[in-house]
Amino acid sequence: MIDWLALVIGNTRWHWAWFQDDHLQHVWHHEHLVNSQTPTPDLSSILAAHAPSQIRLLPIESLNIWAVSVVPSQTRGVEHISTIRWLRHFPLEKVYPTMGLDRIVTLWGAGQHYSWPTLVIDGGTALTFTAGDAGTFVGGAILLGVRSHLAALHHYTAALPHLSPPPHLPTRWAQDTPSAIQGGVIHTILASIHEFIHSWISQYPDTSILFTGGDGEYLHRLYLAQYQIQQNQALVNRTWFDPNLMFWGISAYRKEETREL
Ligand SMILES: Nc1ncnc2c1ncn2[C@@H]1O[C@H](COP(=O)(O)OP(=O)(O)O)[C@@H](O)[C@H]1O
Ligand SMILES: CC(C)(COP(=O)(O)O)[C@@H](O)C(=O)NCCC(=O)O
Ligand SMILES: [K+]
Repeated sequence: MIDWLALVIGNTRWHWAWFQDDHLQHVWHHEHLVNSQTPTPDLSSILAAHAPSQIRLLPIESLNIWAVSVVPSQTRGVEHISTIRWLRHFPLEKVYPTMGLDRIVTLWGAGQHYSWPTLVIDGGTALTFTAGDAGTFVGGAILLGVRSHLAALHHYTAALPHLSPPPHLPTRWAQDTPSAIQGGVIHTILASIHEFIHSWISQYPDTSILFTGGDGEYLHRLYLAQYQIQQNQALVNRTWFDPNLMFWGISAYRKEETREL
C-alpha cells in the first residue's frame, strides 16, 4: 500500500485527501495560510496545524503529494516543498489556456469515476458549471458562489445585511429584507442550475450530473426540493452529490501516470 496525499487549493480553502493506493481514506479542509507567515511553513507544521491526528502519524516528509491550485499567492508559500508535484496538464481534451485546474480535475473525476457525458455543478467560492463528453471539455460557465453572492450584496450596498444561506428553501415573494435577499439569491441560483441542466440534457440526454464543492450538498438538496422530486425520477436517478470529485480526478490521473513508470 502506498500512502499519498491529494491537495486542491481553492479560493476559500485548502482541500486535502489521504489515499492508500486508489483508496480514499480521509478528507479534510482548512482556511488559507496567512501570506505574511515567515519563515514559510514546512509540511509538518501545516499538517500539524490542520490535519487530523491519524495523518500526522504517517511519514510526512516522504509522502508524495499530488496538487492542484487556482490561487498563486497560496501556491507560492509552499512551492519550496519538494514532495509536492504540481499538476498543470490533464488528459482532458480541448480545455482553454486559462481554465481553472480545479474545474479540469473535477470534471475529469466526474467523467472517469461516474460516466461521460457529465455536467459538474461546483458550489465553491465561485459557482461553476463544467461539462464534458468522452474525455473532452465541451463548455461551462462561472458565476458567484452562494456565500460570495450574499457577501457581495452586503459589500456593495449601504443597507443590506450580511446573511448566511438559509437552511431551507426560502419564500420567493418575501416581505422583509433578509428573506428578500435570501430568496432572491437562492431562487436565482436554483433557477440558473435548472436552466443549465436542461440545456445540457437536451444535447446529452444520457449525462451524469454531479454537484460538488462546499455548497454542493446544500444546492443539491434545495434543487431537488424545488424542481425534481415528484416530477422527473429519471433525472433524479442520475444526479448525485459527491464532494470528492476533485480527488477522484487526481487519483485517476495519478493511476495513469504511475502505470507508465
Ligand atoms: N467550513 C467552511 N468554511 C468555509 N466555507 C464553507 C465551509 N463549509 C461549507 N462552506 C461553503 O463552501 C463554499 C466554499 O466552497 P469550497 O468548495 O470550500 O471553496 P473553494 O474550493 O473555492 O475554496 C462557501 O460558499 C461556503 O458556503
Ligand atoms: C472559476 C474559479 C475561480 C473557481 O474557483 P473556486 O470557486 O473553485 O475556488 C477557478 O476555477 C478559476 O480561477 N478559473 C479560471 C478561469 C476559468 O476557469 O475559466
Ligand atoms: K471548487
